[in-house]
Amino acid sequence: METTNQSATIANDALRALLFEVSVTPKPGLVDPASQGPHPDMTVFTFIDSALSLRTYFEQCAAAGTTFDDANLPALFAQLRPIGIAAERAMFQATNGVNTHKGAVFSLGILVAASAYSERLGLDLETTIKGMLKGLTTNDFAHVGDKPEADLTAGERLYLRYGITGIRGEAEQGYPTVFAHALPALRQSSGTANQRLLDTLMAIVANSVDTNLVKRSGGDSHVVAWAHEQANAYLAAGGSKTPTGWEKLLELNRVFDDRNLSLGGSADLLILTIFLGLREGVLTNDSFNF
Ligand SMILES: CC(C)(COP(=O)(O)OP(=O)(O)OC[C@H]1O[C@@H](n2cnc3c(N)ncnc32)[C@H](O[C@H]2O[C@H](COP(=O)(O)OP(=O)(O)OP(=O)(O)O)[C@@H](O)[C@H]2O)[C@@H]1O)[C@@H](O)C(=O)NCCC(=O)NCCS
Ligand SMILES: Nc1ncnc2[nH]cnc12
Repeated sequence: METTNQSATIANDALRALLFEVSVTPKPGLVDPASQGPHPDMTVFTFIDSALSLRTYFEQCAAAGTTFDDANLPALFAQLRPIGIAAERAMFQATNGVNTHKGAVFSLGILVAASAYSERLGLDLETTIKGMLKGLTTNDFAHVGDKPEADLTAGERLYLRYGITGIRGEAEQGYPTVFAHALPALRQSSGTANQRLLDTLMAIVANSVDTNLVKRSGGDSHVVAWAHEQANAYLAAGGSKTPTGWEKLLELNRVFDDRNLSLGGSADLLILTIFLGLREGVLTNDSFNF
């Protein structure tokens, strides 16, 4: 495929991933077309506006990966950070200050650039990502203890308080939740796209530490283990295609709403998995029927 054309397709798949994720329903702890979940400040329309505000950003990330001509991969990541900060600003402008896709700006931007680079050179994607993000956690958290408490981000606060490295740790390790759990789950899944993506989301919840969940629980040290148990119970019941699995899913939707718990970080990992599924052709329109 001609490189400029490939770069445009990669950027388009990033946008598709954002729009597909928010369309999946009924997602516990998240916004979808039928429910705001525990997010009174966002609806599916906020997510559509947010996604469209990021089009130029993904084109820039794809272009960066397509034109990068150096073996020093951290330099490719360094190119993304300033455009990522500008993209975050565009997102907040499109949503009137609501955080819809902050995690996705960071992680999907990385995956888009890494995919453009790896696909062009025929390299392994995970190796490229790990190369780009070498030292990320150490560098980002190096001076965090010197920051005034009021200036700390949620991720920085959780790191200082509990040593949780959050999305940065997941990213630096090459997104193991995505590559070792979520993508295999998506590949093996069957049914409609909605059913397959619900099961993939719950495979993510069963295997990750979602700092958004931890933050919303007020730092409850059991909340991650509890979420793992719930997701595993849903998967053991057969997931979205069985009546028991579906009942469990509806129950989880109620519980997450009642407890005001969010799975925002898991949604971001689902976005990444959808993007990779689209790139490798495991999510095709023959499963798009409802
Ligand atoms: C490294 C950054 C991601 C910044 O990190 P930061 O320290 O600012 O924030 P974190 O809290 O660590 O996380 C940022 C977002 O990442 C998502 N996330 C969290 N855990 C995971 C995970 N395990 N896997 C994947 N993604 C994860 C999460 O996004 C989701 O949550 C959103 C809602 O979040 P928030 O508004 O905080 O929570 P609410 O409870 O809803 O709000 P309140 O009611 O409290 O107001 C949801 O929509 C998801 O998107 C985190 O938000 C990166 O941004 C960075 O480097 N920033 C610096 C600038 C930069 O360089 N940017 C460009 C990078 S290319
Ligand atoms: N559907 C969703 N609901 C809430 N936060 C999210 N972050 C990414 N997708 C999300």
